[in-house]
Amino acid sequence: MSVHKKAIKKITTHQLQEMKSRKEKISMLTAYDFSMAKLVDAAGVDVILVGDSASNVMAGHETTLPITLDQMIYHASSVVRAVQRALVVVDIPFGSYQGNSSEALRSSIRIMKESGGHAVKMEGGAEIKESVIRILSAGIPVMGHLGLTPQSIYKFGTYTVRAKEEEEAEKLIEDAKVLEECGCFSIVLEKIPAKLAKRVAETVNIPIIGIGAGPDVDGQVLVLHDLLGITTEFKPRFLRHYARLDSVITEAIGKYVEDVKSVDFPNEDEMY
Ligand SMILES: Nc1nc(=O)c2c([nH]1)NC[C@@H]1CN(c3ccc(C(=O)N[C@@H](CCC(=O)O)C(=O)O)cc3)CN21
Ligand SMILES: CC(C)C(=O)C(=O)O
Ligand SMILES: [Mg+2]
Repeated sequence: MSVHKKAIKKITTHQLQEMKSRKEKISMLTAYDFSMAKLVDAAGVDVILVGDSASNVMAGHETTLPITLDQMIYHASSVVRAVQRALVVVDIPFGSYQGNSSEALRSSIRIMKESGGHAVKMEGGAEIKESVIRILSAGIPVMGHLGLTPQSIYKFGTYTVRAKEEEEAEKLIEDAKVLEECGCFSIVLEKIPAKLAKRVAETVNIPIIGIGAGPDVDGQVLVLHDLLGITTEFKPRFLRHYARLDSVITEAIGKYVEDVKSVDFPNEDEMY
């Protein structure tokens, strides 16, 4: 390593496993661009997810389905350039892995090669088993995602809490076991009963990261813009606003507009 750069210990999938073993909770947050990723990394977040929620948050789409593999790679490469410490996980977008395991492997290799991300994430359980094994055999770490899986929204029709019925809960536990057996390093559980999430975290040995899954899991994930209070129209009960940046931003910009109109800006110090 260069003598000019201070060495920062990078987070690895193995460290996340150790964090579960010593019961240290894992913090995970999304980022989609260089400037925000720099702040998220500096704040000490362990895992940065380049989520396909970029489709909603960055592009303004209704669902995560429209975002493309090229667009995910663009977001991920921007994030990777900013990050010194966090593990960068990249969502494989809808339509670039469900076809077959070759398609899943090809998409994963493109993500790793073109963005420099450290791992990929896929939605689904037993049905993605072959793909997970294939991607892992190429040396690419895979994170799973069960419960509310937004890429399947049209199959379910609503964003209501998942696996409330015993049958669906048993299926989810089985899916988590399958993902662990085929080698996933971690699993995201989205919007399921806290009791069920606790059972999953106790059943499998890999770290379970929750969003709307209660406190008895190995870590938490949120969408950055939700936590910061930028996407204020989105307010599911699992979300906590740690800031209200929407008003901070519009008030700052409003002041700028005012100052331009009144020629208060620029002043003598702000010109040549
Ligand atoms: N801004 C943002 N934050 C997210 O957490 C997020 C996205 N976008 N896009 C992709 C998925 C979709 N996610 C979602 C979407 C909706 C709810 C939800 O609870 N919606 C309603 C309730 C709907 C219902 O009960 O039928 C709500 O209360 O806001 C939760 C997670 C999580 N992801
Ligand atoms: C909400 C998280 C888990 C996600 O998949 C995303 O941001 O796309
Ligand atoms: Mg996602």
